[in-house]
Amino acid sequence: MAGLQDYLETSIEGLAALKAHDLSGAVDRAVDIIVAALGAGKPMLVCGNGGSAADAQHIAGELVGRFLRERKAYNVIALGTDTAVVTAWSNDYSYESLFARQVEAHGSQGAVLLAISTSGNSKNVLAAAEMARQLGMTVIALTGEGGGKLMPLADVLLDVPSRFTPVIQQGHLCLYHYLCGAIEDRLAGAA
Ligand SMILES: O=C(CO)[C@@H](O)[C@H](O)[C@H](O)[C@H](O)COP(=O)(O)O
Ligand SMILES: [Zn+2]
Repeated sequence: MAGLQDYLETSIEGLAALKAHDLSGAVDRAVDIIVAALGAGKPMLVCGNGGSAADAQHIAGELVGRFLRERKAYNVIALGTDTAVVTAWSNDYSYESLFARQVEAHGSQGAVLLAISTSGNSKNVLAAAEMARQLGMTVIALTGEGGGKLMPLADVLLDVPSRFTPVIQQGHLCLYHYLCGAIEDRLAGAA
């Protein structure tokens, strides 16, 4: 790892590339979809592995609790957080099918899956997206450049134009903080 200043420079370049990529239209579509689902009482399920599992929990924390506004709770669930479910299903069947099983449990037509994968190729995330589509849910994907195998399974692709996992995750953080603010503004009636 080079010095901190170099890492910050790499990070700034990553965010500059994301800005130039201009996902405004795709983000607006994602906000419309999520607002329609949450406004109708349908859940948004969020999944990912490793840092993206932490991101899924971060997003649920913002939307079940609060981001910047006092308002009612929204129906947002981070998958992979229930130790008994995770260990039972992964031990008895497969880790690959865990998120799909949780989507089957909590999803339904009109609900949303927010699938997070920097590679776009994690098998359990792909299986979750396939299950969501089978159930008539909308799939929004947060990925790295191009979206990998998740791209064709996504109704809305939010891809950070990088192949460096930490920089992609830093781009995801900006995208989902923006999404949380826009969702809260719309559902709380301010914008
Ligand atoms: O946070 C990091 C790397 O920055 C890692 O924990 C990373 O999330 C894990 O290796 C994941 O398993 C990567 O999966 P994915 O993003 O390719 O779906
Ligand atoms: Zn990380």
